[in-house]
Amino acid sequence: MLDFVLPLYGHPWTTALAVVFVYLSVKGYVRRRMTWVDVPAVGPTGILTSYLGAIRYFRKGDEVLQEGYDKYSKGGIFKVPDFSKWTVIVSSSELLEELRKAPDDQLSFEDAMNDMLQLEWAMGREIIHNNYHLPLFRTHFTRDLGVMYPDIIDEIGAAFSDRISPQADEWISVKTLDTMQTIIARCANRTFVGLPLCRDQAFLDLNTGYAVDVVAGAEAIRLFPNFLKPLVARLYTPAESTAKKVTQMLRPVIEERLAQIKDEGKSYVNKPVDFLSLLLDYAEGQEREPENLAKRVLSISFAAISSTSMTFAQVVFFLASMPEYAAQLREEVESVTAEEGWTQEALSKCYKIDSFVKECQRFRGAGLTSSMRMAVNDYTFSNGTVIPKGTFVTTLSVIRHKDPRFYGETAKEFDGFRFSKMRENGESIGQHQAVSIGTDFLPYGIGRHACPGRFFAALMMKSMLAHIVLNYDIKMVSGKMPESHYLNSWCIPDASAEVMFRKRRK
Ligand code: HEM
Repeated sequence: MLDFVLPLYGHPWTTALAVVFVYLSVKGYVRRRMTWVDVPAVGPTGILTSYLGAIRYFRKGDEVLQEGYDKYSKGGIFKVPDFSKWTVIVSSSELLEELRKAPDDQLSFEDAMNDMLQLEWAMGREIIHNNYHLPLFRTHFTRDLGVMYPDIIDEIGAAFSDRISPQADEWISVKTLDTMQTIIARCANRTFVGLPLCRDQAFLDLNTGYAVDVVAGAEAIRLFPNFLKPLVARLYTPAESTAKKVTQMLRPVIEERLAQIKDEGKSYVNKPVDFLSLLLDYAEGQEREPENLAKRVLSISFAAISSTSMTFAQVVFFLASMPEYAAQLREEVESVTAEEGWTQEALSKCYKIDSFVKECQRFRGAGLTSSMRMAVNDYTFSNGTVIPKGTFVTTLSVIRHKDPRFYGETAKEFDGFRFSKMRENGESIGQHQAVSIGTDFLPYGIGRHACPGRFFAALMMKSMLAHIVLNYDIKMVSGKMPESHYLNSWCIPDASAEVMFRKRRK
């Protein structure tokens, strides 16, 4: 052993590693001290022992958060450790209400995202300091969903036939997460940039890869002091080179559209209704350059694709492991579309489809926490708890959804028609839709930053579910619901889990 270790002593790499280790340890220690909040902690709190808690939280986030909820629900607030900081979890309705109402200059969504994803460096300063595309997305894009719906349906049909096309009576087995991600990326990009790019596999791979690039890049960038971050981002993160490749692919489309605007004005004949057209309507100055437009498209794809794919993979798992739901869902879609055809309006009458998607999210969403905020300055909750500047505060989703106080005796059971029954019983109809948000349904967050893409996400997922029940019989290869992996607060569907598809028997 000594023979191996001694030559490393004094070696430049050993010294560099030792410096990095000391730097990270001191940085981690300082941040943890600064974000120390006087509320109960899940697990040990010592300088070193709390790292054991961080390891447990990293590997078994579901257990740690459940333990905090069970033990400390009376006080309504607790904290969990990760490797670089403490995160405060508010679990009572009163404190959650305060989190919802807190203004951005006190508890900030943007600061939390920038810190978590190192956005300024991983995606670029412009995205952070001028997010003109967000209001466009919230208002115009969502309003145009009805106009885009025939395209959405067309893309879903084409994508399913390309990816899942069993012959006659044959059962084929499909890697669910990956397949649903491709279908969702196609469908989303049909509304972001249109045909033919939305079907270009290289373009889709760059799109879906971008999320991984940004998240992995953020982890690397975070390790360095601020003055080195731009350099690390340029040298290390693949996000920048992905953005360049996407720009190359988008450039001809953008140039063609710009030429048409120049010749015929903003409302040129056959102008596509999609997100890129919206950007071209409103982008000014430098923002009209293809590379900047490409980054806007990528940033919306980043928000849209992995969250919807992880959520919808679970929907498919639930359906495949509980085939008893298929017949009723099918009957509903057939009777509504027979009368009205495939329209957004018709889909809104499919209460059971809506309910099934919502129940899957209630029971097992993409994340265990929701509405992450960072204290801009010291912030004090009404119970006297002081949240120091720079501390993360969030709340629980799935664990809260399974509390009988909010969903009664059956809160811990899966009931695909829970919400359609409530709507049929006339219980405040608006509140029980898949897109409704509130303190008892938190997958899309809450307050002024609640997900603006939820109308689109729900529309895609409901249309895809309807497409599946109309066209296929499905079942789990394993016969049972796959387990998810819990990394910190993330709930990651089992990427290896396969579902069997067969052409529907009439
Ligand atoms: C099932 C799928 C989705 C889930 C579970 C989800 C969840 C969320 C959550 C939890 C937030 C933060 C809310 C908060 O902190 O209060 C958020 C924000 C956001 N989401 Fe989604 N989302 C989904 C799909 C989408 C889609 C399809 C898009 C776009 C097409 C999108 C665009 C956004 C944007 C732009 C924000 C940031 C809002 C802001 O800056 O105020 N999301 N989403």
